Amino acid sequence: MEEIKSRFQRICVFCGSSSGKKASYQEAAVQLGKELVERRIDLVYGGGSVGLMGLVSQAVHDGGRHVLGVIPKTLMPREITGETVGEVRAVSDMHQRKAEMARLADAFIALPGGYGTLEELLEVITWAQLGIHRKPVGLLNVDGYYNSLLSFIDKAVDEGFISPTSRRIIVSAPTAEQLVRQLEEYVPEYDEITSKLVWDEVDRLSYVPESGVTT
Ligand SMILES: C/C(=C\CNc1ncnc2c1ncn2[C@@H]1O[C@H](COP(=O)(O)O)[C@@H](O)[C@H]1O)CO
Repeated sequence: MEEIKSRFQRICVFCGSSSGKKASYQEAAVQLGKELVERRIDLVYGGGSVGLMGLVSQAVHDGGRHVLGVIPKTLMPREITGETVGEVRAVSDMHQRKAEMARLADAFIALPGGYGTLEELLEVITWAQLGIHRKPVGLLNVDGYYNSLLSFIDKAVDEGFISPTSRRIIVSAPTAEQLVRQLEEYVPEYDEITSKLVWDEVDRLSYVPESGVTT
């Protein structure tokens, strides 16, 4: 397999804890895993082997790249998350998990998923909008799964709730290959106000570790 050099060391993938009804969703998860391997990119994700999460993590692990699953203790029992491949990092809760995944990743990609995926995706978009991070955010729009979300976001732009600059935070493509290529080329833009905000490293993507001491 040809190896392509990437600007990213590690990408965080958000995706369904279910597999979805179409084979194309499952194929896209495997394809994304292979794309990361080809580009020598490691994976950080929500841990576990259920649904699309299991497929993407297995593909990256099989390809010899590092896989880090960040998982709240409550979700750790195998009957909930299945067998996790690679390294597992236990955190106290869902907030810590998101902060830790965001801190470790150089970019984010959302595959099809449900509430959990949407919540994770919208949070990293909001953080980008506020200038908390400058990392690219990609939407893998498999078989048009996210068309209605993108239409809704365009309506929010038309209605004056999202700025055109913030709309451009979301990079979307129908295939993993196209999406990762676009993310490699992504250049962040800022609204005038956002560019003046200064987020201290302590506040930025910080979380309270096991000891209870804020980093
Ligand atoms: C309780 C359920 C499944 C438990 N399994 C999960 N294991 C690990 N992470 C999970 C699990 N369920 C949700 N997540 C997180 O949310 C995202 C996926 O949520 P979605 O609603 O399926 O889109 C995923 O990225 C994880 O971070 C029954 O759901």
